[in-house]
Amino acid sequence: MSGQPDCLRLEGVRITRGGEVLLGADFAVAPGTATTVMGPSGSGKSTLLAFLAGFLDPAFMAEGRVRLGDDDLTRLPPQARRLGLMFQDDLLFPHLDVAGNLLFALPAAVRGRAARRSAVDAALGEVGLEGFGDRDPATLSGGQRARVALMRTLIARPRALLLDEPFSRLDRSLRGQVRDLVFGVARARRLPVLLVTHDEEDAAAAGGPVVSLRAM
Ligand SMILES: Nc1ncnc2c1ncn2[C@@H]1O[C@H](COP(=O)(O)OP(=O)(O)OP(=O)(O)O)[C@@H](O)[C@H]1O
Repeated sequence: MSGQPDCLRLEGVRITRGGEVLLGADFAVAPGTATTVMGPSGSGKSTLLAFLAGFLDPAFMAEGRVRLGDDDLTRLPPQARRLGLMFQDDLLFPHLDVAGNLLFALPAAVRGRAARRSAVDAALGEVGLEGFGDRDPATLSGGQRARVALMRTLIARPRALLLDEPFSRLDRSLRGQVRDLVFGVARARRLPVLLVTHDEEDAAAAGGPVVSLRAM
């Protein structure tokens, strides 16, 4: 890794199923900016994210390249791509406390109990959840869960964020807050963000270009 912020590039991407073209995509997401992918149900938004993340279902064929900075991710396994994913469900592990959820995502390169615990405490502090490490995720509010989920994604030090409707389960007021937090952190860390949403307000808050997929 160069240490420079990375641009995420989709070059000549074409995804087909059974010989039929589902979608084509050719665009770049600059560091610290968010591009929104919109389109009707079934147009391939989640499929495009799955392709980028490296777990496209074998029912599909894909051509084209995914680049991040100077690296070609196209043939790398998902874990080697270093992409941070957030979905509609936060998928916190219910059998681990909040700290355990973050420790699980913390890179193994952070060694030693004290160093690992202090990385977790710093992450919780960054989103105003100091002292929440021992809490069972089931006892958190929706907004607190969303903040833990964000930090669990970020503590892995991703090079880009892929977001699939991550705010849609939050109520209106909370939605705005969590959204601002996610885009604010992404801007501060100079991460390129690709957001899939049906929501015009999410797209406006993302602040970047909108890529529309058509129903095929
Ligand atoms: N594993 C699969 N095998 C075959 N077809 C699939 C598979 N997964 C998705 N599809 C089909 O591929 C198309 C694109 O699906 P995808 O989930 O990417 O759409 P989407 O735009 O994310 O939709 P939504 O907005 O409803 O979430 C749909 O027609 C869907 O039925």
